[in-house]
Amino acid sequence: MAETYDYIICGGGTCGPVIAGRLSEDPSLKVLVLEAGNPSKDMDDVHMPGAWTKNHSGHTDWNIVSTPQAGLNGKVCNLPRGRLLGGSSGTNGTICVRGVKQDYDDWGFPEWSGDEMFRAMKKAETFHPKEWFPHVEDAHGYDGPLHIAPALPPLPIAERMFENFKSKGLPYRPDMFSTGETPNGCGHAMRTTYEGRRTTAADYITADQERSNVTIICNATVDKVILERGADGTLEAKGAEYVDKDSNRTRVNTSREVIVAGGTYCSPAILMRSGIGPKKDLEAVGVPVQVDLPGVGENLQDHQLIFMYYELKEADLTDDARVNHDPNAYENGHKEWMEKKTGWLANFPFGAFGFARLNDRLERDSEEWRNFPRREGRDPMDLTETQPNMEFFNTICYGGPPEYTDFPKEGQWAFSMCAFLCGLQSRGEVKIKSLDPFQPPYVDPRYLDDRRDLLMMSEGVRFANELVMEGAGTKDIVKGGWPPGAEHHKYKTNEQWQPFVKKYTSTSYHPGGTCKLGKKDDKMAVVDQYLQVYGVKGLRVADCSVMPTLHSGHTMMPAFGIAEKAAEYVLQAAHAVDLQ
Ligand SMILES: Cc1cc2nc3c(=O)[nH]c(=O)nc-3n(C[C@H](O)[C@H](O)[C@H](O)COP(=O)(O)OP(=O)(O)OC[C@H]3O[C@@H](n4cnc5c(N)ncnc54)[C@H](O)[C@@H]3O)c2cc1C
Repeated sequence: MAETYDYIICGGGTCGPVIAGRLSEDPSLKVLVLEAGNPSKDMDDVHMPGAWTKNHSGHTDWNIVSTPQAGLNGKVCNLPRGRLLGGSSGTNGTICVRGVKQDYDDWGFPEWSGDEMFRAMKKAETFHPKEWFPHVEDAHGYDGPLHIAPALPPLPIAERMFENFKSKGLPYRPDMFSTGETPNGCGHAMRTTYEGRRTTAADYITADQERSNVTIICNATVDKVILERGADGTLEAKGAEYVDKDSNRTRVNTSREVIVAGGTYCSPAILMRSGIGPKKDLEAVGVPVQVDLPGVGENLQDHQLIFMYYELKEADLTDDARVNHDPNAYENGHKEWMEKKTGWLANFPFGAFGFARLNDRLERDSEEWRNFPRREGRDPMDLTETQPNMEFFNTICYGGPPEYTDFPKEGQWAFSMCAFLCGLQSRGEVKIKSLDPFQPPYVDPRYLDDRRDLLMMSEGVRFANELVMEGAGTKDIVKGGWPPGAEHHKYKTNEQWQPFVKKYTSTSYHPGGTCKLGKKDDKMAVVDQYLQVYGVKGLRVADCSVMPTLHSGHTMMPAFGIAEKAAEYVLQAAHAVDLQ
């Protein structure tokens, strides 16, 4: 006999545990979380923020690889996604950049306005002030399960980067990434790290937040949502079927709702295996069509990110001595973290952050740019003057994704400038390759597919290079590009940067959009403003896949906001039913 729960949450990543935690505050509700990965409680590499790349393959990851990307000269990109309780909030960079309010206003619903999303993001947060950091009191929450604090006081290379930003027209507004009001400036990105330890979404339902009305089943890969058609023809979610690691199948029933929270790549896959999606794609893999929803898996967006490296002439400005010169860096860092929760692994190694509007530069220099159509009051990326075109940040030593392996040796010091594109115009897709729930989905992000993305990315790296080579903080201490022999520090024009951009652009780990929120008359919309799947009763999607467009920032904080709001809508519906 199948167990019955009020709510079944498919995916115990970032959004899933938030929703479970909030729903279970009502002790009368019985909640089930099904997570494909393992519990994360004993994984040190999850709790040490600096160990993030250790989780980007193997059993803690979905091991998704993109299709060859035409915009990147045919390159394939690894697309890490956390597969563990806490999901990508346990494997990410801990950076909290919430975007600007206009990003959410652009979603087109009063329920999802900038003010609403910033309220919901604050609800998740307990902010821990630091004496050295002038935070904006109102911008933060103080009683949520997610512990957020500024990173460690900046290393000299981060201070130098702030000098660069300021000298190049980006004023210093220390807490700008929490207020959502500055499209052009520099400041500090808060972190989901407190006292040297990462805090994840799993904290909503584990340790001191554990509740007897939440059941968590790990190693439970959801195959599909069980749908049944009632006598009046309404299609309704009645439960879910999952497969454990020994391939046993189990059905669980719901008396109220199923909430899919598998993330941008896996939520559309769960819907498609359940018969919800574009008819032709479902038929191609032999799934009987329950709802022909053409938007499922479409509209994939991912901020395109690039790392550009530089070598310094001077010692002691970066953290290279501890991170790259020490042959036992990981062992020593781990030991210090175990004993004191300090050391290089207690911090995600990024320094100063900036937003910039660069539209004017392209308007000035590029005829192609000037010829792109635009809406009134918007640039060709469809952004207003209140939204940034690019985000910039620097690493505090040589480091980055695992493919970068030119580690400096003793006597060498390097860092990177990172640039990512806001308002991107390229759109990709996710599909399932088969009915096997363990097979990673087909993912084609179509990076740099749209010319506007290539032009703005190239302008972004051109500006980033000017920051480093001409900015007041580093112009006298940079030797040139890294690794030795690199010439990129000499490039001057947008055209010169384009081949570099095509070669080195990759994922920013921020996919969204594949089950997009939209109005009923939008045939590509998958969920309505309450995150209910069109055409099915009792089924919602709540994770980054619902974002119709990506905000300008990093996607973890909006994930928390989306989940907090999803829980509010689910509870409102529950109370309305109970009143009846
Ligand atoms: C390497 C990396 C670095 C990043 N850095 C940052 C950063 O510094 N700052 C920032 O803001 N954002 C960052 N992000 C992005 C951010 O972490 C994510 O956008 C956000 O956490 C996504 O939340 P989600 O709930 O949509 O998906 P996820 O957190 O990925 O959760 C989905 C969950 O569903 C589970 N699941 C999927 N399919 C099934 C199934 N069939 N059955 C059962 N369970 C299933 C998964 O295992 C996972 O636990 C990063 C992401 C990564 C991967």
